[in-house]
Amino acid sequence: MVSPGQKVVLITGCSSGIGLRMAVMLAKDEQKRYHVIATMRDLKRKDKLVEAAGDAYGKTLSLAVLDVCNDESVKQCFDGIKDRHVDVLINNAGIGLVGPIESIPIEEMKKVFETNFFGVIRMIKEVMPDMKKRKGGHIIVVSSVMGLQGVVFNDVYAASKFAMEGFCESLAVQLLKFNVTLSLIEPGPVRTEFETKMIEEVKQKECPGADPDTVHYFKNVYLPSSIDIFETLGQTPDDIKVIEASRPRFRNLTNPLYTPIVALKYADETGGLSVHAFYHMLFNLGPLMHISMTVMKYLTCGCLRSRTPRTFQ
Ligand SMILES: NC(=O)C1=CN([C@@H]2O[C@H](COP(=O)(O)OP(=O)(O)OC[C@H]3O[C@@H](n4cnc5c(N)ncnc54)[C@H](OP(=O)(O)O)[C@@H]3O)[C@@H](O)[C@H]2O)C=CC1
Ligand SMILES: CC1=C(/C=C/C(C)=C/C=C/C(C)=C/C=O)C(C)(C)CCC1
Repeated sequence: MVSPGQKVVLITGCSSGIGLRMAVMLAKDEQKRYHVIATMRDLKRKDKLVEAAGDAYGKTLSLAVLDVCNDESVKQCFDGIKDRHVDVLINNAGIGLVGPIESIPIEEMKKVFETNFFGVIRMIKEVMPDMKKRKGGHIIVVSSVMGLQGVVFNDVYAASKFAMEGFCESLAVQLLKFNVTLSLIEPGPVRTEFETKMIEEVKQKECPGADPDTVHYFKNVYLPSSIDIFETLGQTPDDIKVIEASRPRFRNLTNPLYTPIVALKYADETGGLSVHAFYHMLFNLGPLMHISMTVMKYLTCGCLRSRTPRTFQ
């Protein structure tokens, strides 16, 4: 039951990771400002969320089935909501994909766009007309630093997030006219099942179709560096906070340690700086990258962390 004055918040992909923690954080709000509809495509995966929600489950948090890739599932979920009224939509559901493109079937690439791009659009199309009519609402999209800066061997995942960024930059202007806010969250690496699934997948991947050198660079150079980066720069899902603010920002980078990596792009309009810096970090620094990232972490954590807000909405 939604109490008077409470905002209805619908979140996608709440069976694990960032979606799960956001759902719990908002449902446990001390002032009980939110009623959270935590959705997932398979309710058999609800136990972790229910346990973490504790007393809030059944009070400020309810569950619903929703597969962002399925029109019927999205429609059914909204039909089950009183007056189909949602104040805040958090588009969190997403999947990763790494590896040499020679070894990835187009169908697998399409699945990434189906989830990370069309899945979000499907959700926005469902809430937007009502929000525009009511002249109010907030749509949040969990993008990524890879929506701003590509990373080697993440070509298709980064493309799906770049697509989302272009879509949101365009739509935000129209929505502002209707007093509807659109914001992007751009986390760097976050230690969730996203990482463990990636490592598991890579272990099983034979990379058919890719030449031995490429497979070597992927498995023996990129993968250890990527694991290192999760270790040194990685945040936890609890660091990705969603707090009510009167004027939500459009862009919200959550990880100040990753900001200099994204900033390289804006420091050189030719794009050469980031391409060559990443090449150097990956192929020349190798294990030294671990040391330099660790040093950067300790040098910057004090000053940068306090300057970059990580709470928003
Ligand atoms: N972890 C990271 O390093 C980063 C993650 N992100 C983004 O954050 C978001 C959440 O990822 P994170 O929590 O880390 O990863 P998780 O893998 O832990 O969570 C992803 C969630 O999305 C759900 N999901 C996948 N496909 C669908 C679908 N078709 N319909 C509904 N739900 C679906 C998964 O459900 P199921 O259990 O059914 O698979 C799961 O609940 C993603 O958009 C990701 O791109 C951004 C930057 C960094
Ligand atoms: C290997 C490598 C890098 C890897 C970055 C990674 C692995 C980022 C992961 C981001 C995630 C997981 C975002 C999710 O949406 C850098 C730092 C660019 C430097 C060059 C070498």
